[in-house]
Amino acid sequence: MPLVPERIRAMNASVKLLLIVREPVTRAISDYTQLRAHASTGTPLIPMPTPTSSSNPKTFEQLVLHPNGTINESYRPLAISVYHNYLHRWLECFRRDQILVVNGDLLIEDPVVQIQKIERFLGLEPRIDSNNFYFNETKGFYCLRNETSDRCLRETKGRRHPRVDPLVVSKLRKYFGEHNQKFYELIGEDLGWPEE
Ligand SMILES: Nc1ncnc2c1ncn2[C@@H]1O[C@H](COP(=O)(O)OS(=O)(=O)O)[C@@H](OP(=O)(O)O)[C@H]1O
Repeated sequence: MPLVPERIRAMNASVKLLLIVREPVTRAISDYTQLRAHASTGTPLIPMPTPTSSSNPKTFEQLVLHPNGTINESYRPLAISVYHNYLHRWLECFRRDQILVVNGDLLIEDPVVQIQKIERFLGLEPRIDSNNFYFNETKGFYCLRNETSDRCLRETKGRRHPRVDPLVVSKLRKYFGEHNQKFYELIGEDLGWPEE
């Protein structure tokens, strides 16, 4: 949405923003998994760009590559992973120090550290520590815990991803290499995402 940064600045020019990003190929697979789950229940999140049938959905590989093997850059889950295309518009409206880039992969691995960074960024009194989380073996993710209850994110968060052909993953990582460098330049930080 091109006008969103301007509209948010008009609402509050000193707002603090959180940008949660994940390694782009994993994010695209996650997005595909989510779209496929919604298609199979008949509740698409957005109109599906290609005809799909829940009994015979296209594979990730079929959607990200053209039949001649080139990358289908207009496939939305890939296009959304080209983060610099979106971030530059936000940086035209907000100072860099108004945006905290949160590494979504580290948020999964060790939520406490990332949430403590967010607390500091927002200037909040530190409240979160390792007592607020436990690793749920069944879910395969950290879940919240307080004195009275435990709470995991819904089953729609943390779905099992399909196996993707490693050659396709490698091709996509090479494709994203240049885009990731542009993103690192914008944020002034190298997130170390693999280029193979
Ligand atoms: N603690 C915990 N439990 C479950 N899931 C977790 C957790 N922390 C991060 N994640 C990751 O959040 C991913 C879904 O978030 P999204 O931003 O894609 O959600 S949204 O649908 O856009 O609202 C989701 O992506 P998928 O794994 O692809 O389902 C998770 O990996």
